[in-house]
Amino acid sequence: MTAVPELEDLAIRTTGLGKSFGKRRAVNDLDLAVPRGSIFGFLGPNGSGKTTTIRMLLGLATPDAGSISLLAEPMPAAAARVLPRVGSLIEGPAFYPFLSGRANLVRLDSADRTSNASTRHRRVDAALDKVGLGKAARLAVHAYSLGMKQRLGIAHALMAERELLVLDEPTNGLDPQGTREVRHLIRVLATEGTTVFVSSHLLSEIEQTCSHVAVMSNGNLVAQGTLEELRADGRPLVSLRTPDTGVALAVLERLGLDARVDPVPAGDDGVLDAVLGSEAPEPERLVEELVAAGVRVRGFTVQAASLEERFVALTGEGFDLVQ
Ligand SMILES: Nc1ncnc2c1ncn2[C@@H]1O[C@H](COP(=O)(O)OP(=O)(O)OP(=O)(O)O)[C@@H](O)[C@H]1O
Repeated sequence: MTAVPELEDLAIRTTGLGKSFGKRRAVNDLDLAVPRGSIFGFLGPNGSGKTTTIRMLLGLATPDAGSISLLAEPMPAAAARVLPRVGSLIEGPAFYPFLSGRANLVRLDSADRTSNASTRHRRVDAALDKVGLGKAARLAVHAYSLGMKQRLGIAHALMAERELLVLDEPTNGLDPQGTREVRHLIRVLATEGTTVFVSSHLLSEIEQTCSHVAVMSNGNLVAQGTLEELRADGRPLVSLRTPDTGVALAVLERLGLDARVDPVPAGDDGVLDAVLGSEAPEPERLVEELVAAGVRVRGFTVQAASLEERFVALTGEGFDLVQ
């Protein structure tokens, strides 16, 4: 069992966090624990409550239940002290297309009453360098690719030293090159010690970048841990090849397995797939029972579940797995 982390070791902690819109429970009883130094993927299909959670974390929406700690300080009570140490990119700031990337950042920073004007130009240049836009700093934003605009948005979030960066779907709508640029940037920021909390509806995104993951489905947290922990949690899958699919299905269901007939047959035989839950009998017993019931077993395999299968099982259908 993993030890319960101390509040000091967590960049974000929520306890029983919830919010409804009318009758819709957008976020329900959410307990998040985001370790400092992690790249934490917040994964879930569209509408599962990710943006609502992020807005509550940043004090942009009011929870109707639960509590939030950011960098070990209570939110929203300590917002004035905490938020300057947190960078965020939610919908992306609106940039003026005919101003350069640099001029846009200077403008946005000037509009921020908490920012220090005497260090402005130095901070803007440092942020542009960090996201790899140093050379394009003087180009008008309308000439930027989507990936460059997104990196400019992240540069805006990095105009002060940040301990935590919160990014809502930062690769949404980007082409593969833009996606790679943002992914690379996230990794670089994490190696410098910034905790990165990043939401996505794409498993591939989270799998390639993150050390930890939380999975949302319909406003509920359905899994949380390191990627390795989630992989290890997956139940093995059994696949049975037989001409006697009807009898086989009845036997597997009697033994407590949630089996289904694969729509793609293997030659003359049908194929049945089932998840081997923790309550299910050993695979050897399954074969014995099938044979005893007269099922002609022509193929039987047991396979560890992939992370993808695990997430589909957790979130149900309609989950975008790839871009
Ligand atoms: N301001 C609002 N008023 C009413 N309903 C809302 C509001 N904001 C979100 N919702 C509803 O709350 C639920 C969760 O939405 P949320 O935007 O948090 O999900 P999400 O996981 O971020 O999805 P997406 O990736 O599409 O933004 C949805 O059913 C959404 O329609």
